[in-house]
Amino acid sequence: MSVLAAHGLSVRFGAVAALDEVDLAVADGEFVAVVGPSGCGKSTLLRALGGMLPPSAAVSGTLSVPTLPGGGPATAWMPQRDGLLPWRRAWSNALLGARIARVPRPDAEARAAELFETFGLGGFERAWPHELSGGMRQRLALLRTCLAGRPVLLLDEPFGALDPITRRRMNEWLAGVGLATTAGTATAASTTTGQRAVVLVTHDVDEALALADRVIVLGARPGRVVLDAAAPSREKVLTALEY
Ligand SMILES: Nc1ncnc2c1ncn2[C@@H]1O[C@H](COP(=O)(O)OP(=O)(O)OP(=O)(O)O)[C@@H](O)[C@H]1O
Repeated sequence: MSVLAAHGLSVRFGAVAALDEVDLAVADGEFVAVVGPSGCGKSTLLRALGGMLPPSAAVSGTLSVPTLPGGGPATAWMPQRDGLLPWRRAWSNALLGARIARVPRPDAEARAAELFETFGLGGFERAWPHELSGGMRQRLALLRTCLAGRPVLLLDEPFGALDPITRRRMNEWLAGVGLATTAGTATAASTTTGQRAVVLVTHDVDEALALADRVIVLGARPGRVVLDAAAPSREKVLTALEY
């Protein structure tokens, strides 16, 4: 069953066509990676799925994005930059998404206490963002996204700002203890399997192959789907990227 779908989705910004007739369906609990050359519309696709396009965008096609029983969006979006508030300590930054999503505070705090350990941030609850390493900041931003209690995570280059070594470490960490584990015990909204669906935008083919169940390749702008495959080979993805 799909939790998120786009059919014939096209997006324009004035004279610029960012997406052209994109079809995409994300199943319950599925981890989908979207790769493509710079400027092909990956972030635009993620924003469209999260209902975060600016009013200037002209959109056609259909989007099916779930809402929570209470009416809010079922998606949590993590932008390219970590977006941590410098004047809030790590703990307070982490709880921000949950507060906006109106997750009851005791539930959010209990979950945060678990996730600080899982995300390797235990002991840093009172640290200021500037006291954290780049990898820790990104983990904190991801933790905040997870705490929002939404069943669909939209992650835009979550590790893009990191150096290659830290980035590889983050990927190993994410593959090992990451979203499937943490999502399985989510306290708020969940999909029917109790697992979160994830859409990850990345430039990095190896990251996509390591983490995702399915890889979608967008061709150069205007972005359209040139490959949509479960566990494709690296060669297949690279060939599609040359398309
Ligand atoms: N708010 C906006 N106003 C005008 N044009 C925009 C806006 N957002 C995106 N675009 C344009 O849409 C196209 C696709 O941009 P988008 O950021 O989605 O690409 P991307 O694949 O995510 O790029 P990158 O990999 O470099 O982050 C680009 O030409 C960009 O300039």
